[in-house]
Amino acid sequence: MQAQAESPRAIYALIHTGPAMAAADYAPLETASALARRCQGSAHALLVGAAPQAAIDRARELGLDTVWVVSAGAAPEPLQSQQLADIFAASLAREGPVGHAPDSLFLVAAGPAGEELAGRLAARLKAVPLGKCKHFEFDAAGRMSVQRAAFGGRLDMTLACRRGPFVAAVRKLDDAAQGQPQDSHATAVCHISPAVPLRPAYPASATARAEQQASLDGAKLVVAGGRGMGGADGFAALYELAARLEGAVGASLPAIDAGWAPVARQVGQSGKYVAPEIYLAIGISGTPQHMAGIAPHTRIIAVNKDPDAGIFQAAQIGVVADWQEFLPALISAWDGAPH
Ligand SMILES: Cc1cc2nc3c(=O)[nH]c(=O)nc-3n(C[C@H](O)[C@H](O)[C@H](O)COP(=O)(O)OP(=O)(O)OC[C@H]3O[C@@H](n4cnc5c(N)ncnc54)[C@H](O)[C@@H]3O)c2cc1C
Repeated sequence: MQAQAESPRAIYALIHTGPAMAAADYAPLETASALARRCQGSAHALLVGAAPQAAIDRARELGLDTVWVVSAGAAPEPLQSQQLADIFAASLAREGPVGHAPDSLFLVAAGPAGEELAGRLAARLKAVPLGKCKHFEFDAAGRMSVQRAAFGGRLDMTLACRRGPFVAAVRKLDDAAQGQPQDSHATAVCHISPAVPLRPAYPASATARAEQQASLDGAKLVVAGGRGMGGADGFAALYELAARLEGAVGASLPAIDAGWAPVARQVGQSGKYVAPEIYLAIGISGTPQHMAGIAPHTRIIAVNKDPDAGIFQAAQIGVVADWQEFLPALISAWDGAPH
């Protein structure tokens, strides 16, 4: 296989600027900027959706080379992943060096929708799908390797990426230098409207969530429970505590499977990725599949009756206790304290 990068690597952040954006949706921009600096390549963004301005501003702050904005008329919301993949692929074929740059790297935001989009895009671009990547390295010759989890998070593997192009799903990189604004760089913003015949959307309907509790998305504090909560009563106590602390309730997969909390509250590899300041984990053993859903910078407080529970290794504060004693005591101490 060919190993040598012949021209500066082009890195593309592909973003669906839909009606409801979360901070994590901009991760491809930050990653593209950081990686381009590391490999002395170029960073570009392609935005599709009705609300591109925040992404344009962020791309300018990060000093991306080019931002292509697909005009809103070309992409009426709601867009499904197969339609997004068509629009991205057509726009790249028109504006980008697809097919001419075997080492190009296309980045989408990690998450269920992003990972589906990544697979569809890889098929359309005849690119190598790298999956959800945590870490990127470039050697002196410009060759890239990526690190990603495998076997349900049980091990990390490093992929030597020889001949692309490549598509990767990314979260915010755990790299201190990423996301730093660049001052001396003018970003070219181009508006384009590639005529793409949109394939019909799959029939889909949205049901409003009955839950009125604080959402996990963007929560600064998460109070999460696992199998050790023993039942819905245990989760009722978690909701009580979360309401007092203005936090959101999260849950491990077994707690979701048991019906103690709705599926939207699952944290972990096959659930949500959360990045609160504090994660209070109660009755959770701390398996890699659960921990994969918690950002590296989050501080963990673990409550578990087993002093050998694995979660204590990841926790900044560990409390060996039965939650049935600990939680009521904590709630009553909170209620008795001046606020
Ligand atoms: C492909 C794949 C994807 C997965 N995705 C996810 C995912 O997204 N999220 C996820 O969470 N899991 C996921 N899992 C499941 C994962 O492997 C574990 O089974 C799960 O994380 C364990 O959940 P838990 O910690 O709640 O339960 P357990 O491992 O059973 O731990 C329960 C803990 O509660 C403690 N405890 C019991 N009673 C009390 C008490 N009274 N007071 C205090 N502590 C008590 C116990 O000591 C124990 O440590 C996935 C698995 C696979 C194979």
